[in-house]
Amino acid sequence: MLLLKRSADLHCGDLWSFPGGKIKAGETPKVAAKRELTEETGLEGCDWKFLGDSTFEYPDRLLHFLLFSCLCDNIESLVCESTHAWAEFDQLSNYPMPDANEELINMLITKLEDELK
Ligand SMILES: Nc1nc2c([nH]c(=O)n2[C@H]2C[C@H](O)[C@@H](COP(=O)(O)OP(=O)(O)OP(=O)(O)O)O2)c(=O)[nH]1
Repeated sequence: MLLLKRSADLHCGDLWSFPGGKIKAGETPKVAAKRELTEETGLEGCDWKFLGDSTFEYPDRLLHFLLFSCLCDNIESLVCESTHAWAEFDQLSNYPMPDANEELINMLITKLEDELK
């Protein structure tokens, strides 16, 4: 799984997160997910799957997440401004993440269980 370290000056700064960002007006969630992946990593994913949604309330904002998975087979073309890491599922606890990610990771594990076997 690809993780990106958020800059210190951002919300959830200095924490590890999944590639992603806010949906722009007029975009479908999937188009936004693809755009964010490419903007942040230069990668084009394939085999996109919608895994589910989740809402999390931080003290200063309420966020609604739409979680997608994809496969990347061209990882040598990764170009990333942020520090990045490829992590196995059982290594995720080594990467401090935003509070909202606990539910996102549970969703990932549940939805991708068969593929992880
Ligand atoms: N990308 C990403 N954001 C996460 C994760 N977990 C989590 O709580 N967040 C929060 C942090 C931010 O408040 C929000 C994502 O917004 P963002 O700042 O990355 O969005 P963006 O790239 O569109 O940034 P901007 O244009 O608004 O600067 O979701 C995660 O795993 N990945």
